[in-house]
Amino acid sequence: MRILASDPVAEKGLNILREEGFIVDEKIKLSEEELIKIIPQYDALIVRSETKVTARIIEAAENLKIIGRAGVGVDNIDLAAASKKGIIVVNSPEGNTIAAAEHTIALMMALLRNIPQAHAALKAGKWLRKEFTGYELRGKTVGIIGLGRIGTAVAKRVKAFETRVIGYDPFISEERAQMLGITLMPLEELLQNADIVTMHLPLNNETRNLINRERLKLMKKSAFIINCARGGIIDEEALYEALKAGEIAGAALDVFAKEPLTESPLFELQNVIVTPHLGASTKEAQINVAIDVAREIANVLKGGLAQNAVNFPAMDKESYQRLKPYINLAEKLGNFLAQILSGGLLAAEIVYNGLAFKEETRPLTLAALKGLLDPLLMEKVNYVNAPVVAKERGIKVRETVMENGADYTNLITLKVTTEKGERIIAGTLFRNNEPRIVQIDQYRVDVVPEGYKLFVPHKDQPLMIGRVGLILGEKGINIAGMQLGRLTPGGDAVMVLSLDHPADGDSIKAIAEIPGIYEVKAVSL
Ligand SMILES: NC(=O)c1ccc[n+]([C@@H]2O[C@H](COP(=O)([O-])OP(=O)(O)OC[C@H]3O[C@@H](n4cnc5c(N)ncnc54)[C@H](O)[C@@H]3O)[C@@H](O)[C@H]2O)c1
Ligand SMILES: O=C(O)CC[C@@H](O)C(=O)O
Repeated sequence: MRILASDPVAEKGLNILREEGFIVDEKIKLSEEELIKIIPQYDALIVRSETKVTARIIEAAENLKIIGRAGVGVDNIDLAAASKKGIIVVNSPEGNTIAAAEHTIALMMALLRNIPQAHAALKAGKWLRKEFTGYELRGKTVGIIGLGRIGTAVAKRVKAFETRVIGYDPFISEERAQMLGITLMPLEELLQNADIVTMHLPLNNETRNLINRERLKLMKKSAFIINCARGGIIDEEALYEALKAGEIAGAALDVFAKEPLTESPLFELQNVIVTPHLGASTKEAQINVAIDVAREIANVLKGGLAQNAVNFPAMDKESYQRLKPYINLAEKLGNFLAQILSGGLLAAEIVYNGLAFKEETRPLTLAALKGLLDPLLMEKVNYVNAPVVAKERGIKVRETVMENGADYTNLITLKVTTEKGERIIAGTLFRNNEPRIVQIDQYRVDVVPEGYKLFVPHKDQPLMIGRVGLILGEKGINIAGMQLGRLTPGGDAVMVLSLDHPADGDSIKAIAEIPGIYEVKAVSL
């Protein structure tokens, strides 16, 4: 099998692959067109941050089984396209943590003490001392945005400088922050209070331009900002304006919205110091990430499971084919439940009944969690980060596997506890590949988990269906199907309507006002 390294990757890593019998080609600085031409020959691709693995490249990658990112950020890889094509994407999340944290500290000190500017002046023959009077780090408040691996490593290090550390990360718990000695606060409050703000979060649709014009205005005039995470998290134009207008004191940037970048208005400002994406560029980190990613690739190409897949639970092809319909079902169950929940999520239990789940349930649990958490959170939740996100939010996840014990041959039941109570959903496959929701709360139903639904618990009494139908009908919303479930005649009941179009807010409100309707939830699957 052939492996292509399209960015410079440490030989120690590539040699692991050669020793395993793989053919490894190193071809760097290829254009998209060049990559498209050669990619069909390869079973694996190794990249750092320079190669942009676009949908077009992935589309052409007929034999590609795995993309290995020698580093953390996978924003240079089109994950959706890779997932769609069944290509596993792995990264090496730990190998460069210290390198990036130390680079952040180096930038922080250089920024506070004007080291690059003083260095350049002296080499140009100017002995300037007064002009380069700096600031001490001791006693300052450091605001860390993103408290993952690098953010917490930075926190530990700046604490040694006798600083106060404040942090913003919507996905870590108060307890964890307390353990790290970091005071958590909302983003706006952090920006108002920090003397130095440093970014350590991924770039995604939610974090693009997170630090925009308005947020820069919240910072102290004396404050410094550092970005050693990803370009695009700080709006570069707004940053330029803020620095030029003296709204903040200075910036240190290792990463840029467009890379490589050799010209920028920011480079002309005296109070900006820059490095060309060097955060991970230490000998140690490059060896670490190359070894980690090489081991992953060798393992996956030999049919093993990936440890750091970012886009899919890793499984051999056979198990994947067998479990795929259950993976989809589990995700839909989670997704449905997420859309009818209220109150903060405390716990999720997934119960598997039946022989289909004897060997492997992990991918199903990840799928159920992804389905459950993704609609509830800002961040994109995937199969890999779902358990981490759940853990960080203090959501207890339990998995129970039973060979039998239910009314169906194979049944997945998801029970969720929120601050407001418990909700249950269960599903199965009819004829082995037709997914059905067969239980919601205490009601037995038979619902195809697809399309637009209205979930309407109500009192079992005449006219309920008619009045709901009338409201939707008057709005031109066609009811494609309806399922009813009830406990006892005249007691509690539920209707699950399948709609051709999503119900609008006014119709939902009108239905909720019908006497005897307990709640109305719109669900889109
Ligand atoms: N400059 C470099 O060469 C270099 C080197 C390594 C990593 N990085 C980048 O550093 C970043 C952090 O890496 P890491 O290993 O610490 O990742 P990580 O996944 O361990 O941590 C990221 C943290 O960001 C938090 N987060 C996500 N969305 C957020 C939001 N909207 N607001 C606040 N916090 C949010 C997550 O909860 C998580 O705790 C990544 O973007 C990575 O690509 C850059
Ligand atoms: O490959 C590099 O040098 C950069 C890596 C870094 O940005 C990362 O996200 O791990």
